[in-house]
Amino acid sequence: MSRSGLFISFEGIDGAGKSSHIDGLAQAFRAQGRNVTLSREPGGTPLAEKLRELVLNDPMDALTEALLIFAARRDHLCQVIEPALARGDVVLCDRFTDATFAYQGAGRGFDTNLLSILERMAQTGVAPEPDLMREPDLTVWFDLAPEVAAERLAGARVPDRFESQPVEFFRRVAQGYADRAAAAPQRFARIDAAQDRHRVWQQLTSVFVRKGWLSIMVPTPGAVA
Ligand SMILES: Nc1ncnc2c1ncn2[C@@H]1O[C@H](COP(=O)(O)OP(=O)(O)O)[C@@H](O)[C@H]1O
Ligand SMILES: Cc1cn([C@H]2C[C@H](O)[C@@H](COP(=O)(O)OP(=O)(O)O)O2)c(=O)[nH]c1=O
Repeated sequence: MSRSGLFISFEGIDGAGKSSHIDGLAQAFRAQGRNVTLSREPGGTPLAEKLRELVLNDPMDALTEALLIFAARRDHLCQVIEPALARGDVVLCDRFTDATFAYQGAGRGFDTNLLSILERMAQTGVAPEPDLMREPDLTVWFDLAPEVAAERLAGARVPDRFESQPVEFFRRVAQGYADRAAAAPQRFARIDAAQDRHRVWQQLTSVFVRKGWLSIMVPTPGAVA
């Protein structure tokens, strides 16, 4: 029997701990016989990765930034996400459109009505159902205070254009995520990302077990038996 694809996005401010857990989740799904497509935004295709480099490094006005992000997203949907869902894969995507509402909308103050229009244009007409606006089936939101995220990131890596923003910027971004989660509570699962890695992993996997997408609790990656 063919299985339906699952589209799962991971969100949160920089340093919230998303990337630390996505590979482990991919392993858990693979161990249970699922094909997994791992991807990220901005990026995920050769064209979208070129756009990512521009967006993360080159100064530009807010509309240009939003248009490039949605152009990258449409290419990613057409080339990678939709074909993977059609094959029945689990698509694990490090960030998607909620990041645009949080960073460009709440963080940079870009008009969210315009973002909604771009969202509809970029994400419709790619799924088999012509009127469907493709969205994640589940969005895992790593919720962490900006001050804690900043401490975790200090010295961890060279900051990009967004990571070098002051803590007030990340307060707005965090509020942007909270607003998106409140507007679509059935799609969002909030993870308390202030916990230690083991507890974050337990909370994360329990979300998937409750949904029936993973059948057993999976051990923390790297844990000694
Ligand atoms: N639960 C945690 N507790 C403490 N530090 C963490 C935790 N999760 C991740 N980190 C560390 O915080 C930093 C940011 O984590 P990362 O997974 O890269 O975040 P993101 O992908 O959300 O930006 C890394 O140095 C990582 O090792
Ligand atoms: C997807 C997306 C990301 N971003 C930003 C958030 C991050 O600062 C940056 C790249 O995200 P990310 O891949 O999470 O960076 P890293 O792996 O270095 O943590 O792009 C936006 O501003 N808008 C968007 O729509």
